[in-house]
Amino acid sequence: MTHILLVEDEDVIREALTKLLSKASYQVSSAADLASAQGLLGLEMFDLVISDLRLPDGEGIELIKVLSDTPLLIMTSFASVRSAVNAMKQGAADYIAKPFDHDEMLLCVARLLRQRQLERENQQLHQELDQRYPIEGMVGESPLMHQICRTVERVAATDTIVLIRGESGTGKELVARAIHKKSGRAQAPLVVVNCAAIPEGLLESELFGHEKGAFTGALTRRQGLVEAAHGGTLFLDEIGELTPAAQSRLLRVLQDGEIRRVGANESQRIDVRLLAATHRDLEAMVAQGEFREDLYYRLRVVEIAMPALRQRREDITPLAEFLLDKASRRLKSPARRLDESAVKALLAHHWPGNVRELENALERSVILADGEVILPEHLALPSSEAPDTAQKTESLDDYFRRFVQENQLSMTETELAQRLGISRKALWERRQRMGMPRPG
Ligand SMILES: Nc1ncnc2c1ncn2[C@@H]1O[C@H](COP(=O)(O)OP(=O)(O)OP(=O)(O)O)[C@@H](O)[C@H]1O
Repeated sequence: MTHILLVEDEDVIREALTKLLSKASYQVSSAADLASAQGLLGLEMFDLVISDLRLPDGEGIELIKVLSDTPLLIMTSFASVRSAVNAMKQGAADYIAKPFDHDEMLLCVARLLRQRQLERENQQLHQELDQRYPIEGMVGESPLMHQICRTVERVAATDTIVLIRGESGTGKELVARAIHKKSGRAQAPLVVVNCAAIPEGLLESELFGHEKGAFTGALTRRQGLVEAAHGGTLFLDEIGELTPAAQSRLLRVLQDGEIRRVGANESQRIDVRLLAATHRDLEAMVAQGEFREDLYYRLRVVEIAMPALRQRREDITPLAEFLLDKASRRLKSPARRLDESAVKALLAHHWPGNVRELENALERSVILADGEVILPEHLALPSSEAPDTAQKTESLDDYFRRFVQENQLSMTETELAQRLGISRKALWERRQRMGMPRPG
């Protein structure tokens, strides 16, 4: 039974309120002053404390010091609404001005109790998640993911450069964020830069900043993104896309801890921790002279290789449940549940777009499903899949080529990219690289 402590010095009000709350099926204990209330709080657990602001031996708000997460509702007279507001600033959950009618009081009590219940459930859920998944928001029960979590914990405590490798959508950025969050730099900024998203001509000045007049259009002096990460962490995603000039400047930052803006003669000291990610074959890029070898060796002090989702199938179900819940919350839809047939379809899929593709499929299912249960048709996975055949050994490029050829006439580029779990830009780039331009 919900237990309420009522603290009120006026006998008539205390008795009337006790009657009202008891009638509403709450268990009520009462006290007429601060000292007896404090005594009761030391002896029993309460779900809510309702207290008058002015008590003979002090202010009701003082009870906040002995309450941990029990909400405190302050009763106050109209004349002292200002002090009620102050009470809220000190941590009271709400206040109610006297005289109040009975319904008003009951509604207020019900709302505070519901709020507390939700907070408790939330806390419990977080505790369970923390126990199951030590890195916030990173779900994975496979030995491969456990190993990655251990590495994240270990490298987070250091200032080491970490190179995170893996196919698109495997969670490289998530790992970078986890390392920053668990590091001593967590209170300082994490600056995330997707090198592939910055036009080549702007890359150097965006990253390293420029002096006024450094190039046409440089009307003012500007700080770069590397400088913005001073004291914190810089995450360079798609580091394989850095131009040779940007590679040289970055090497200088790593070697000497100095940064020089484009067009500047002087360097300045900088303190950043670098995390980098790529889905590209940096060794091949070094061999072809596209990536500086010295930078490559600096980057790979610690490497984290993110496994493709198809290499850790035991993660598919827990990830799907987590992402379904996340999508339902985001889309403010009621909770959904995966039918067994949908789980089977998820387990059978090849997941070329990895966790991002899974996330998109589940979001789609939340939108398409009418009821509580998610069926395979709501996931709308590409039908061309036949994972138990020779396609198991099909390379990603072959899969991409086949998927695009089969679906490009019936889908828009956005749909194609979504189904493949990549961005539109990545789809365009891959089309160029593979000589498969978009049909006119
Ligand atoms: N282990 C995981 N648990 C929960 N969510 C995950 C996990 N891995 C990835 N995700 C989610 O999948 C999506 C893609 O992840 P992320 O952006 O980190 O991948 P990426 O490898 O950096 O992709 P890209 O190379 O395309 O930038 C994100 O929404 C991320 O939150």
